[in-house]
Amino acid sequence: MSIKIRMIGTGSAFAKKYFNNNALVTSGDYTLLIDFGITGPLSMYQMNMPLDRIDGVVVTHLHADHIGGLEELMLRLRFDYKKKPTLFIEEHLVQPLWDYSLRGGLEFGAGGTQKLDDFFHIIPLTARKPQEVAPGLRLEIWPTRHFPDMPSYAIILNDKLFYSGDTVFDPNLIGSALERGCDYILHECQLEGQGLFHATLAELLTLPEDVQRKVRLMHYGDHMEQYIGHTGLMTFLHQHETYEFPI
Ligand SMILES: O=c1ccn([C@@H]2O[C@H](COP(=O)(O)O)[C@@H](O)[C@H]2O)c(=O)[nH]1
Ligand SMILES: [Zn+2]
Ligand SMILES: [Zn+2]
Repeated sequence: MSIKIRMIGTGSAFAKKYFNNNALVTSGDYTLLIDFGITGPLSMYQMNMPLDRIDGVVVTHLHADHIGGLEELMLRLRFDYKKKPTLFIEEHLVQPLWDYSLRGGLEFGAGGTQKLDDFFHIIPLTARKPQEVAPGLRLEIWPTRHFPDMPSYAIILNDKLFYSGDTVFDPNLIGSALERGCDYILHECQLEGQGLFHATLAELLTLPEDVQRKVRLMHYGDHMEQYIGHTGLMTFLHQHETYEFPI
Protein backbone atom coordinates (compact mmCIF):
# COMPACT_ATOMS: atom_id res chain seq x y z
CA MET A 1 0.00 0.00 0.00
CA SER A 2 1.37 3.41 -0.85
CA ILE A 3 0.19 6.97 -1.24
CA LYS A 4 1.48 9.55 -3.66
CA ILE A 5 1.90 13.18 -2.74
CA ARG A 6 2.24 15.74 -5.50
CA MET A 7 3.33 19.14 -4.29
CA ILE A 8 1.11 21.84 -5.79
CA GLY A 9 3.49 24.28 -4.20
CA THR A 10 6.31 24.36 -1.70
CA GLY A 11 6.72 28.08 -1.03
CA SER A 12 6.05 30.28 1.96
CA ALA A 13 3.16 32.75 2.08
CA PHE A 14 4.83 35.51 0.10
CA ALA A 15 7.37 33.48 -1.91
CA LYS A 16 7.20 34.32 -5.61
CA LYS A 17 9.24 31.53 -7.18
CA TYR A 18 7.37 28.68 -5.51
CA PHE A 19 3.63 28.31 -5.21
CA ASN A 20 1.87 28.23 -1.83
CA ASN A 21 2.56 25.13 0.21
CA ASN A 22 -0.34 22.90 -0.86
CA ALA A 23 -0.37 19.20 -1.75
CA LEU A 24 -2.40 16.54 -3.54
CA VAL A 25 -2.53 13.15 -1.85
CA THR A 26 -3.60 10.20 -3.98
CA SER A 27 -4.59 6.88 -2.48
CA GLY A 28 -6.14 4.43 -4.94
CA ASP A 29 -8.75 6.42 -6.86
CA TYR A 30 -9.16 9.08 -4.19
CA THR A 31 -7.50 12.49 -4.36
CA LEU A 32 -7.26 14.58 -1.21
CA LEU A 33 -6.11 18.16 -1.33
CA ILE A 34 -4.14 19.49 1.63
CA ASP A 35 -4.79 23.25 1.73
CA PHE A 36 -5.44 25.43 -1.31
CA GLY A 37 -3.90 28.88 -1.19
CA ILE A 38 -4.08 31.91 -3.44
CA THR A 39 -1.70 30.37 -5.98
CA GLY A 40 -3.42 26.96 -5.97
CA PRO A 41 -5.64 27.41 -9.07
CA LEU A 42 -2.76 28.69 -11.25
CA SER A 43 -0.46 25.92 -10.07
CA MET A 44 -3.10 23.24 -10.86
CA TYR A 45 -3.52 24.79 -14.31
CA GLN A 46 0.23 24.65 -14.90
CA MET A 47 0.27 21.01 -13.80
CA ASN A 48 -2.53 20.30 -16.31
CA MET A 49 -4.51 18.92 -13.39
CA PRO A 50 -8.27 19.56 -13.71
CA LEU A 51 -9.92 20.71 -10.49
CA ASP A 52 -12.52 17.94 -10.68
CA ARG A 53 -9.82 15.40 -9.78
CA ILE A 54 -10.24 16.64 -6.23
CA ASP A 55 -12.47 14.43 -4.08
CA GLY A 56 -11.74 15.97 -0.71
CA VAL A 57 -9.99 18.92 0.90
CA VAL A 58 -8.39 19.12 4.32
CA VAL A 59 -7.56 22.55 5.72
CA THR A 60 -4.75 23.11 8.23
CA HIS A 61 -5.59 26.73 9.14
CA LEU A 62 -7.14 29.89 7.77
CA HIS A 63 -4.18 31.86 6.38
CA ALA A 64 -4.61 32.88 2.75
CA ASP A 65 -1.68 30.79 1.49
CA HIS A 66 -3.66 27.77 2.75
CA ILE A 67 -7.25 28.67 1.87
CA GLY A 68 -7.11 31.59 -0.59
CA GLY A 69 -7.84 29.38 -3.61
CA LEU A 70 -10.97 27.80 -2.17
CA GLU A 71 -13.43 30.33 -3.62
CA GLU A 72 -12.38 29.49 -7.18
CA LEU A 73 -12.26 25.76 -6.43
CA MET A 74 -15.75 25.81 -4.92
CA LEU A 75 -17.31 27.78 -7.76
CA ARG A 76 -15.68 25.72 -10.50
CA LEU A 77 -16.63 22.41 -8.88
CA ARG A 78 -20.21 23.44 -8.10
CA PHE A 79 -21.10 25.11 -11.36
CA ASP A 80 -18.70 23.78 -14.03
CA TYR A 81 -18.22 20.21 -12.82
CA LYS A 82 -21.39 19.70 -10.72
CA LYS A 83 -19.22 18.03 -8.11
CA LYS A 84 -19.52 18.31 -4.34
CA PRO A 85 -16.26 17.27 -2.67
CA THR A 86 -15.78 16.57 1.03
CA LEU A 87 -14.30 19.17 3.34
CA PHE A 88 -12.35 17.89 6.33
CA ILE A 89 -11.76 20.66 8.84
CA GLU A 90 -11.45 20.99 12.58
CA GLU A 91 -14.92 21.41 14.03
CA HIS A 92 -14.40 24.93 15.45
CA LEU A 93 -13.04 26.22 12.14
CA VAL A 94 -16.12 25.38 10.04
CA GLN A 95 -17.99 28.60 10.84
CA PRO A 96 -14.95 30.94 10.81
CA LEU A 97 -13.89 29.59 7.42
CA TRP A 98 -17.28 30.55 6.03
CA ASP A 99 -17.93 33.75 8.00
CA TYR A 100 -14.50 35.36 7.82
CA SER A 101 -12.95 33.99 4.65
CA LEU A 102 -15.51 32.77 2.12
CA ARG A 103 -18.97 34.19 2.78
CA GLY A 104 -18.30 37.66 1.33
CA GLY A 105 -17.63 36.21 -2.11
CA LEU A 106 -19.97 33.24 -2.14
CA GLU A 107 -23.13 33.91 -0.13
CA PHE A 108 -25.02 35.68 -2.91
CA GLY A 109 -24.30 33.78 -6.10
CA ALA A 110 -25.56 31.92 -9.12
CA GLY A 111 -27.21 29.41 -6.80
CA GLY A 112 -29.20 32.09 -4.92
CA THR A 113 -28.25 32.39 -1.28
CA GLN A 114 -25.51 29.84 -0.75
CA LYS A 115 -23.97 28.22 2.30
CA LEU A 116 -20.77 26.28 2.89
CA ASP A 117 -22.61 22.96 2.75
CA ASP A 118 -23.96 23.76 -0.72
CA PHE A 119 -20.36 23.42 -1.91
CA PHE A 120 -18.97 20.72 0.35
CA HIS A 121 -20.00 17.65 2.28
CA ILE A 122 -18.56 18.83 5.57
CA ILE A 123 -16.84 16.41 7.93
CA PRO A 124 -15.89 18.29 11.11
CA LEU A 125 -12.74 16.87 12.67
CA THR A 126 -11.82 16.55 16.32
CA ALA A 127 -8.14 16.88 17.12
CA ARG A 128 -6.39 13.54 17.66
CA LYS A 129 -9.43 11.54 16.56
CA PRO A 130 -8.75 9.44 13.45
CA GLN A 131 -11.00 9.99 10.45
CA GLU A 132 -11.31 7.65 7.52
CA VAL A 133 -11.06 9.59 4.26
CA ALA A 134 -11.30 6.73 1.78
CA PRO A 135 -10.50 3.01 1.83
CA GLY A 136 -6.83 2.81 2.83
CA LEU A 137 -6.52 6.50 3.72
CA ARG A 138 -6.95 7.77 7.26
CA LEU A 139 -6.07 11.15 8.70
CA GLU A 140 -5.75 12.74 12.07
CA ILE A 141 -5.16 16.39 12.93
CA TRP A 142 -2.92 17.56 15.76
CA PRO A 143 -2.83 21.14 17.06
CA THR A 144 0.30 23.12 16.23
CA ARG A 145 1.73 26.33 17.64
CA HIS A 146 1.71 28.95 14.87
CA PHE A 147 0.44 32.49 15.48
CA PRO A 148 -0.53 32.88 19.17
CA ASP A 149 -4.14 31.79 19.80
CA MET A 150 -4.65 30.91 16.13
CA PRO A 151 -5.98 27.37 15.64
CA SER A 152 -3.63 25.53 13.32
CA TYR A 153 -3.16 21.81 12.69
CA ALA A 154 -0.68 19.25 11.48
CA ILE A 155 -1.95 16.22 9.58
CA ILE A 156 -1.02 12.59 10.18
CA LEU A 157 -1.74 10.19 7.33
CA ASN A 158 -2.15 6.49 8.14
CA ASP A 159 -0.05 6.94 11.31
CA LYS A 160 3.03 7.02 9.07
CA LEU A 161 3.35 10.43 7.49
CA PHE A 162 3.44 13.70 9.41
CA TYR A 163 2.63 16.90 7.48
CA SER A 164 3.39 19.84 9.72
CA GLY A 165 1.19 22.58 8.30
CA ASP A 166 2.44 25.84 9.79
CA THR A 167 4.10 25.67 13.19
CA VAL A 168 6.97 27.00 15.22
CA PHE A 169 9.78 24.52 15.86
CA ASP A 170 8.25 22.07 18.27
CA PRO A 171 10.50 19.10 19.12
CA ASN A 172 7.74 17.61 21.29
CA LEU A 173 5.35 17.57 18.36
CA ILE A 174 7.94 15.91 16.13
CA GLY A 175 8.71 13.49 18.99
CA SER A 176 5.02 12.57 19.23
CA ALA A 177 4.92 11.90 15.50
CA LEU A 178 7.91 9.61 15.80
CA GLU A 179 6.37 7.83 18.79
CA ARG A 180 3.22 7.32 16.73
CA GLY A 181 5.40 5.56 14.17
CA CYS A 182 5.74 8.23 11.49
CA ASP A 183 8.52 7.38 9.03
CA TYR A 184 8.10 10.55 7.00
CA ILE A 185 8.11 14.08 8.38
CA LEU A 186 7.10 16.72 5.83
CA HIS A 187 7.99 19.89 7.68
CA GLU A 188 7.68 23.57 6.97
CA CYS A 189 10.95 25.46 7.02
CA GLN A 190 11.78 29.14 7.26
CA LEU A 191 15.23 29.53 5.76
CA GLU A 192 16.29 32.80 7.37
CA GLY A 193 15.51 34.99 10.36
CA GLN A 194 13.93 34.30 13.73
CA GLY A 195 11.33 31.59 14.09
CA LEU A 196 8.49 33.58 15.61
CA PHE A 197 5.69 31.78 13.76
CA HIS A 198 7.59 29.13 11.79
CA ALA A 199 10.31 26.54 12.27
CA THR A 200 13.66 27.81 11.07
CA LEU A 201 16.25 25.75 9.23
CA ALA A 202 18.71 26.46 12.07
CA GLU A 203 16.24 24.98 14.56
CA LEU A 204 15.47 21.94 12.41
CA LEU A 205 19.21 21.31 12.07
CA THR A 206 19.31 20.65 15.83
CA LEU A 207 17.28 17.46 15.30
CA PRO A 208 19.29 14.23 15.70
CA GLU A 209 20.59 12.69 12.49
CA ASP A 210 18.22 9.71 12.58
CA VAL A 211 15.30 12.15 12.70
CA GLN A 212 16.73 14.47 10.03
CA ARG A 213 16.85 11.51 7.64
CA LYS A 214 13.04 11.37 7.82
CA VAL A 215 12.50 15.10 7.23
CA ARG A 216 11.51 16.69 3.91
CA LEU A 217 11.40 20.48 3.88
CA MET A 218 8.62 22.65 2.43
CA HIS A 219 7.00 26.11 2.89
CA TYR A 220 10.34 27.81 2.18
CA GLY A 221 11.33 31.16 0.72
CA ASP A 222 12.64 32.12 -2.68
CA HIS A 223 16.29 31.57 -1.76
CA MET A 224 15.84 27.81 -1.37
CA GLU A 225 18.45 26.93 -4.00
CA GLN A 226 21.18 28.67 -2.02
CA TYR A 227 20.50 26.23 0.81
CA ILE A 228 20.78 22.99 -1.15
CA GLY A 229 23.61 21.05 0.53
CA HIS A 230 23.18 23.02 3.75
CA THR A 231 20.22 21.19 5.25
CA GLY A 232 22.04 18.41 7.07
CA LEU A 233 20.37 15.08 6.29
CA MET A 234 17.08 16.77 5.44
CA THR A 235 16.04 17.28 1.82
CA PHE A 236 13.79 19.77 0.05
CA LEU A 237 10.47 18.87 -1.51
CA HIS A 238 10.01 20.53 -4.90
CA GLN A 239 6.88 22.01 -6.39
CA HIS A 240 4.99 19.94 -8.96
CA GLU A 241 7.03 16.82 -8.11
CA THR A 242 5.34 13.61 -7.00
CA TYR A 243 6.65 11.57 -4.08
CA GLU A 244 5.59 8.03 -3.26
CA PHE A 245 5.38 6.88 0.33
CA PRO A 246 4.84 3.20 1.15
CA ILE A 247 2.33 3.68 3.95
O1 LIG B 1 0.58 40.16 11.59
C1 LIG B 1 0.25 39.35 10.71
C2 LIG B 1 -1.04 38.85 10.60
C3 LIG B 1 -1.34 37.97 9.61
N1 LIG B 1 -0.39 37.62 8.76
C4 LIG B 1 -0.85 36.67 7.76
O2 LIG B 1 -0.23 35.44 8.00
C5 LIG B 1 -0.07 34.79 6.84
C6 LIG B 1 1.34 34.40 6.75
O3 LIG B 1 1.35 33.15 6.29
P1 LIG B 1 2.30 32.07 6.92
O4 LIG B 1 2.28 30.97 5.94
O5 LIG B 1 1.75 31.72 8.25
O6 LIG B 1 3.66 32.71 7.04
C7 LIG B 1 -0.45 35.67 5.68
O7 LIG B 1 -1.71 35.25 5.18
C8 LIG B 1 -0.55 37.02 6.32
O8 LIG B 1 -1.57 37.79 5.78
C9 LIG B 1 0.89 38.05 8.87
O9 LIG B 1 1.79 37.66 8.11
N2 LIG B 1 1.19 38.93 9.84
ZN1 LIG C 1 1.65 29.24 5.45
ZN1 LIG D 1 0.10 30.26 8.44
